Amino acid sequence: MGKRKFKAESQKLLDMVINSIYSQREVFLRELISNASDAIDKIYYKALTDDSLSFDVDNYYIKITPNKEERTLTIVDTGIGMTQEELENNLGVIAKSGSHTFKSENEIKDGHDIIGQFGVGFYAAFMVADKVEVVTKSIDSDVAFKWESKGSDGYSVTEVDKQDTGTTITLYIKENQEEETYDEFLETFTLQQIIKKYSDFIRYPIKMDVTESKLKEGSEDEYEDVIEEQTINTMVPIWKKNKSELSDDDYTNFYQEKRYGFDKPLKHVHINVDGSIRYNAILFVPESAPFNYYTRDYEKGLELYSNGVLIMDKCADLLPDYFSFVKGMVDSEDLSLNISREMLQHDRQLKLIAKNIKKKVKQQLVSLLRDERESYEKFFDAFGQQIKFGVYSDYGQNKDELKDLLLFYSSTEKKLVTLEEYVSRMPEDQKYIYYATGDSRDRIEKLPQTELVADKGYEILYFTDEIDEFAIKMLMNYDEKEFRSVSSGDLGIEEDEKEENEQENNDNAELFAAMKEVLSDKVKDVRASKRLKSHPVVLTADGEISLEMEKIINAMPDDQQIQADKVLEINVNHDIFQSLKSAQGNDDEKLKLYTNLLYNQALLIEGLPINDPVEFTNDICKVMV
Ligand SMILES: Nc1ncnc2c1ncn2[C@@H]1O[C@H](COP(=O)(O)OP(=O)(O)OP(=O)(O)O)[C@@H](O)[C@H]1O
Repeated sequence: MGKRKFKAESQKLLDMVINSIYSQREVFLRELISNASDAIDKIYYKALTDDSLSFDVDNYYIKITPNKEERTLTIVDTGIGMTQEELENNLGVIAKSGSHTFKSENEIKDGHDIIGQFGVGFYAAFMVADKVEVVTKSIDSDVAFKWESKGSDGYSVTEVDKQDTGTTITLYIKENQEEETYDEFLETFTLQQIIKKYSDFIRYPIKMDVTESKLKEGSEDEYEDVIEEQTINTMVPIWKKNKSELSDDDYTNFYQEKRYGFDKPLKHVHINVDGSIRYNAILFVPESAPFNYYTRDYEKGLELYSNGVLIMDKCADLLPDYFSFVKGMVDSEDLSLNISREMLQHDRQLKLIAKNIKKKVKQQLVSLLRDERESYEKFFDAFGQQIKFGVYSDYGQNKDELKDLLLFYSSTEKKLVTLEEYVSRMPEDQKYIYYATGDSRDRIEKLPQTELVADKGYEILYFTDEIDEFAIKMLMNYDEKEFRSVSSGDLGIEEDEKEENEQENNDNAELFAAMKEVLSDKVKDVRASKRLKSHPVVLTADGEISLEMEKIINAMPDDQQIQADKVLEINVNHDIFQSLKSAQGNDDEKLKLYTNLLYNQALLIEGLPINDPVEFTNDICKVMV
């Protein structure tokens, strides 16, 4: 038969397939293997309705053989093959999918195991080959045919000899070019990796001849190279297995084989959904955060499979940011793939799956918290910050979803507690959920601000992560109880103390005004403290911006500078107060000296920088001599 031309538009289309559809050349192998698997599946389906056919699974396989000398790569399958007419129709007309037609003719419901649907995958071969030969014999024909093409110049079909039913595709791999190398597609090891990556769960064995170094028979130290035919793919995906047959170790092995992490997963969940959208998923909560987890380099996402064929390494849309630590995979028959299988056409199905996954992950974390507290604390140690970011980000949209997953260290329990636990212990007269901020538990423990609340016997939550206070401001309250910083102006503690405190402020108004003048714009106010018991001074903040927030925001690289409204609180019961009083009106210099010293001390206690350390040390010397 003479050479025939592709139709004009087909040539353009072919050019597009070769150059524009796929971002990775290696997917050509995925496409050819998927076709081979479809061809075997077709025999299986035919056998279901045709009594003269039997399907013995052991007879069906796909074999991949590279030949470096010839620069060829062959893909053999024992599938259904193609008649001359099918060859013409399927490989001569681009975007005609014989598999798609087969599915409708045989009334195989959409999304069943057969993979092909667009009728373009085959041509991906031309991304790596300058010539492709297809020798095929149909189950319905006694003669075999060879289809041959160098791509854009068309194809020819000739009759050839072939014993067995099935198809052999030979790719003549391109020569290396300056910027592109093709040699890798002749390397057994690379091919094995590509098969594992994309086609690990194809249901039929994908075989290769692999050279292994083995101990020579009868020898104890002499090795020889032995060529062995090996099956490269796993075939039955773990997610299609019955959950009751799988042990924790099976899941852990899968996690490690898939290199989801080098740690052990803390928890896994195996989901089989067979409702309006069908999908299987295995999700893992890792034990520890990857080294780049809290950096921009970390990419969230789950592996996405369509019918066991890998579509995306990291499908980000399947996970909300606050669960970005989750690892695992999703396999669905119902995805609307685009032609390259690299993206999804519309994301309705994906959105449904993502919503479902979000719910499942939350359930897992809640059960971990409830039933395996120690493991949950391990999880929270690694990923708690991410949960807190989740409460804070998107204007607090997800705060209600996440608030019960939060843990904070408690001053009274001396361990991490949930907000629910805190609130359940609150005495009746306690109005607020108290918290104190600082770099570490030790530092907070020593903060003068905590004295009054602690003296009252109230529990204080320690906020040691930078995000804590921001997250809590977004949350605003828990179980209708507002959060209050121990540094806050209004601690909501007993009215009589408040009156007493106002009295002190009135009695000492002149002294405080003089001190405020000394400090000028550094503080908004100087007041008698109601929270200090033993310490002489403390710095607190009025308004929404706390001292901790000022520190954090000012340390950010974007030059955004903010100031909290600082208030210097003086302990009127401390001896130092008498010294201040006697200096007032008698010795202005002394009052100035003491005021500056106390202010700087308060800054130090807060972990804030002193404006002029030299002046501060000179002031101390003045007191000493
Ligand atoms: N190894 C094979 N054995 C039998 N038929 C094949 C083989 N490879 C391809 N075909 C036929 O050629 C058609 C076109 O293949 P091609 O890979 O271009 O598209 P597809 O697999 O149908 O769809 P998709 O683009 O979604 O992969 C297939 O539908 C199938 O009918």
